[in-house]
Amino acid sequence: MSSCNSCPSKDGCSKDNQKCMIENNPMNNIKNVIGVMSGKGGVGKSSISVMIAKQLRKAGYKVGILDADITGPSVPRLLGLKDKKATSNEQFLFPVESEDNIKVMSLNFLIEDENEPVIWRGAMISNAVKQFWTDVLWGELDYLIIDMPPGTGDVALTVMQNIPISGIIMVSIPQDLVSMIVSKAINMTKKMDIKVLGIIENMSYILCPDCNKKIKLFNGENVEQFLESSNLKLLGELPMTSSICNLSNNNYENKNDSLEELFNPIVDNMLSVLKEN
Ligand SMILES: Nc1ncnc2c1ncn2[C@@H]1O[C@H](COP(=O)(O)OP(=O)(O)OP(=O)(O)O)[C@@H](O)[C@H]1O
Repeated sequence: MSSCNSCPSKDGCSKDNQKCMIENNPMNNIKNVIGVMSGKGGVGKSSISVMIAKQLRKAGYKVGILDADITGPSVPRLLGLKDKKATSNEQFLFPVESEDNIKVMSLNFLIEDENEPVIWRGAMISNAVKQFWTDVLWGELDYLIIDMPPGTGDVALTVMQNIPISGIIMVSIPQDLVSMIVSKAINMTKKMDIKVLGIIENMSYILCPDCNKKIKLFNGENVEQFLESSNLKLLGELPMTSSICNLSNNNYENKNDSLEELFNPIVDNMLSVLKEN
């Protein structure tokens, strides 16, 4: 199964082949793997993963989403795929495809009832994530977006050790950005030698519906200083808005314009940082 040839990191890899823990599926050819991470839960990681995938797809790239948030998978619902099931043969698991041809694998596609909790020990969860990398027939992808579990625990570590991540996008809300919550996550990526492409500050402001003025709810003054001292780029700020909140209602196409306006610059920034690598 292990094959450097099918590894997205093969061109810039400095790993000792004997010590590398990453197994690659030779049937897959995935050019870039982007992890979307947050210091804690509920800050918009899944919504942002889905929107980045959609924008990349719109730009013509072949895109997949690996939902590594095993105990709280929300990607299927956000893409209108919550009633779908994945199929398999003796060798592979086949991803489910969204209407706009994004390939998705999530634990929700493998369990009977999405309302049942996944009561698994850490090792089982980690194994599921590893299998989503090794056993899923992703085929050829330009970008695989990984919706990481929140925080810096066991599964985040499994993802970083077992999947050749090209870069991480850190999602934060304003109050957390200059706190130890984000610093911990950033320090984890440093220890694992994985590049942070930048930070997305979600729920950063609201837009006045009458005058379109940006209203910042949190008066943090240290953000720029924090970014500079951590040598991190702000990929973008997102408002608290109903168009993001209602993503799971799947009338994405109707409010396409505002979402596209919000996410296009973020994706452009992400791609230019990736190119610099
Ligand atoms: N910018 C935003 N404006 C309004 N609502 C938002 C915004 N971003 C996220 N939300 C809402 O916040 C909730 C949490 O979002 P989401 O599930 O994307 O976060 P998460 O970090 O992936 O959560 P978890 O850690 O549980 O996986 C959802 O109800 C989502 O609709």
